[in-house]
Amino acid sequence: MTHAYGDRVVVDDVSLDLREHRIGLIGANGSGKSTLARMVNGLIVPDTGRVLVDGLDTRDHVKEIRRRVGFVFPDADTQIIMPTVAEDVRIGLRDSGLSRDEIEARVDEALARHGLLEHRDHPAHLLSSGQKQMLALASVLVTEPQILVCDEPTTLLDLRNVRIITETLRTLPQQVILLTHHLDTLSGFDRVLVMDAGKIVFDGAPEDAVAYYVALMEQRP
Ligand SMILES: Nc1ncnc2c1ncn2[C@@H]1O[C@H](COP(=O)(O)OP(=O)(O)OP(=O)(O)O)[C@@H](O)[C@H]1O
Repeated sequence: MTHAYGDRVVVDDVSLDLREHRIGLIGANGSGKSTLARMVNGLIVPDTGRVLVDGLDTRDHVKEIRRRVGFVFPDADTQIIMPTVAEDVRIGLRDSGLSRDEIEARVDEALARHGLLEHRDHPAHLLSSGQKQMLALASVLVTEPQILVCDEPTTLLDLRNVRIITETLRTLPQQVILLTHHLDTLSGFDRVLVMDAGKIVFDGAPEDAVAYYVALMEQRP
């Protein structure tokens, strides 16, 4: 598939079958990673070619695909939509069919797991940047998506929270597609793709992919 913004091609004839449990996507700024990742949940539909999730075309089945594919954005402020921390997690469960008590239990569990329980009833906009990233992840995970796409979820985090998120992503039962500039978070991943100028230029084990990417960057002026 291919995608261009105007006449600028940013995903250039990419063909991928993503079946591994934990997949990393790395590459220079502007190489097309976010554009490619947004295609997985139908936020962006390719100009040519198609994207299938569980056999469903993102062009025709956006609603079902959004339920299956959770997406964590790099900027948590755009993702947090409710006034308080608990409300932001709870909103994802509104159509879940769970009872009120079950919902509250799930909300508290998600907040506790992401170190946010003590901020339960605080205004979400008063959280620190890193806590907002944790909240964005909690709000997506509480909906139990089958696939989780995370676009740089650790950018603003301190070391402890990077470890918490990395460990969370490593141990999740669902498929994870992680875009990151924190290369060490990819250790133990099943497959890492390197993107450059809209193309997948390497596809393999994490250590090999990171070495390829580092060498690629060292060639740049
Ligand atoms: N909505 C848009 N309209 C026009 N150009 C865009 C749009 N979104 C992205 N681009 C351009 O497409 C190119 C690829 O962007 P993309 O966000 O996919 O890269 P990336 O690899 O995720 O970068 P980063 O590591 O900086 O997040 C960039 O040059 C960017 O400026």
